[in-house]
Amino acid sequence: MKNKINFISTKLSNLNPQNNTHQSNLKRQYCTHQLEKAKEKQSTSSSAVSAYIEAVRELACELLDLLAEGLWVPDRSVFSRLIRDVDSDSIIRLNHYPPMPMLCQDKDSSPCNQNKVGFGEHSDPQILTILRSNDVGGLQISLNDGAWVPVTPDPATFCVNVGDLLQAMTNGRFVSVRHKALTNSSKSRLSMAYFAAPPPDARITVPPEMISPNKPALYKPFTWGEFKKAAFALRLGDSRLGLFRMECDEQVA
Ligand SMILES: O=C(O)CCC(=O)C(=O)O
Ligand SMILES: [Fe+2]
Repeated sequence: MKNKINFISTKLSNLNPQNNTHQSNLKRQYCTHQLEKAKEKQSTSSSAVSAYIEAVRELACELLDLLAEGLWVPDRSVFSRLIRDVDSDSIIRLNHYPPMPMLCQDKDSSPCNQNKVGFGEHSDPQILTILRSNDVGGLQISLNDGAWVPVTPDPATFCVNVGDLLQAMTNGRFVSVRHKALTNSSKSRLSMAYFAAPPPDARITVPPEMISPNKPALYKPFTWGEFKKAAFALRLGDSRLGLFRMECDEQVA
């Protein structure tokens, strides 16, 4: 969209001011009209995106407040406060998986029946992910036993992923989900993920009520900025929380 507007404005500025014929005026009016239309479209779509982001942020905050309440943490906004912060590092990602022909297991087996991986196995590093997709399947989550379970696509529902930070902030009570997305052989998959994250310098700690001699702290305190830096140095599928795990002799109640 940005390119489109740039293209039109470049054209406008390329009009020769010397050439003041009727035709050039018409062209100028047409281009101005196109530019106004494009600007209007851009502001409609950017306000739709802003409204969507605000709505999913509110949803993430409500879920986190309920979760804190369920964990008997007296300060129920202990998690959501990080997302409401003006410096929150939350982002939105749009994924497009064009149709891809299926893979064959080996060249003698037919028909080919394996969907190609569009987004490799990983857990989301942030606190919570609010994910929506079109009606094309592809998302799979990994169970404890390593089995992959497909998530039924439904454009009218949200899929909520626990991220690595929530695992750390709940001292392992909530576990970040490993997931991947496969491509479809004939249809495009579209997904939109809102990743709720704290400000880069926020310290990721566990509410004190969740630590006891029976449940010592599992992770060392760290900032989201430090965690992101560590994550970028690893591969997509690597477990990042392991880097911040307390050694047994360091665990404090
Ligand atoms: O497209 C999907 O369903 C998954 C996308 C995803 O896991 C991500 O963007 O982190
Ligand atoms: Fe993800």
